[in-house]
Amino acid sequence: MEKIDIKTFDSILPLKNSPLIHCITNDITIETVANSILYIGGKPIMSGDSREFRSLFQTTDALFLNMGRMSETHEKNLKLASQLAYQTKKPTVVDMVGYGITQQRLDLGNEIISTHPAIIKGNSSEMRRIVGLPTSARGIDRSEQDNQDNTVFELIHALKMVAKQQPETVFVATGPIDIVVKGNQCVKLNNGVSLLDRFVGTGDIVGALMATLLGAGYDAWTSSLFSLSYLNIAGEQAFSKAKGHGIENFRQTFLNELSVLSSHKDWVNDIRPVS
Ligand SMILES: Nc1ncnc2c1ncn2[C@@H]1O[C@H](COP(=O)(O)OP(=O)(O)OP(=O)(O)O)[C@@H](O)[C@H]1O
Ligand SMILES: Cc1ncsc1CCO
Ligand SMILES: [Mg+2]
Repeated sequence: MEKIDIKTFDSILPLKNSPLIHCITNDITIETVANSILYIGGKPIMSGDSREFRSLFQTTDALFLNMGRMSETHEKNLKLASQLAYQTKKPTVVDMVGYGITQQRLDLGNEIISTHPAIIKGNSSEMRRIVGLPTSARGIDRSEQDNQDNTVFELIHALKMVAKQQPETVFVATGPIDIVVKGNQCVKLNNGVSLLDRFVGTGDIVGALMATLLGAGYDAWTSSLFSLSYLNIAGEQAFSKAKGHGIENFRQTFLNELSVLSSHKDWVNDIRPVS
């Protein structure tokens, strides 16, 4: 397992340059995703109108693509934007929501992967499908069986094989343990609380945070590790403040924590990599 240089993480926020992040995402969590980008100092622009993509690409710093809620238009938009990103070298995160649960999501996901985004992320079930491992997941959520010790080990091994073919891409598989792989490097992170999985959008938010860090000029490896750690420790803080007050209360406290956690520089001491 690789060491992570967490010493540098406490100086990343607030971001100095307000990166502009173009998000083509789902309309279930779109507002939360936009606000999360703002909370860490980025500027979101949500656009699903392909007529303006070319001119938006002139001014944006990074792109966030989320397969989320499928439609013919969304599929066309994601294909066009990923092609444009490839041509213009726009730093891109793709969230493979529901990859492989239908033929449409499988084909779309594969087409986006072929444009070599900087970060390909999904929950452990989605990432198992990407690397050709079996999973019983049916919808957009992880299957519980995909988070056992032996399945984590199996997924890391398979991700490294795929990452060898695409060495410039960072692959992220989320769950109780988050896995980050680039080439032969791998880090496992063990922060977070199970309440983060009791409402929709945590996966979408962490992808948007990654895109914001990419837009601010950080590399894909740092952007991934930072975003996972920051989101999960915000979740831990929220848990200690709002547990037992209902899931919606927890969700709001968690979003608040996203906006304030960075002012407590010692939050980085809570990062828990596992070997
Ligand atoms: N049981 C858990 N324990 C610790 N952390 C968790 C847990 N569940 C989710 N998380 C954290 O929440 C974030 C999102 O992970 P998850 O695998 O739930 O994504 P997702 O399925 O794409 O989410 P969503 O579909 O709700 O947007 C990750 O950073 C992960 O570490
Ligand atoms: C519930 C749901 N369905 C498609 S996307 C989404 C939100 C989480 O990504
Ligand atoms: Mg989830």
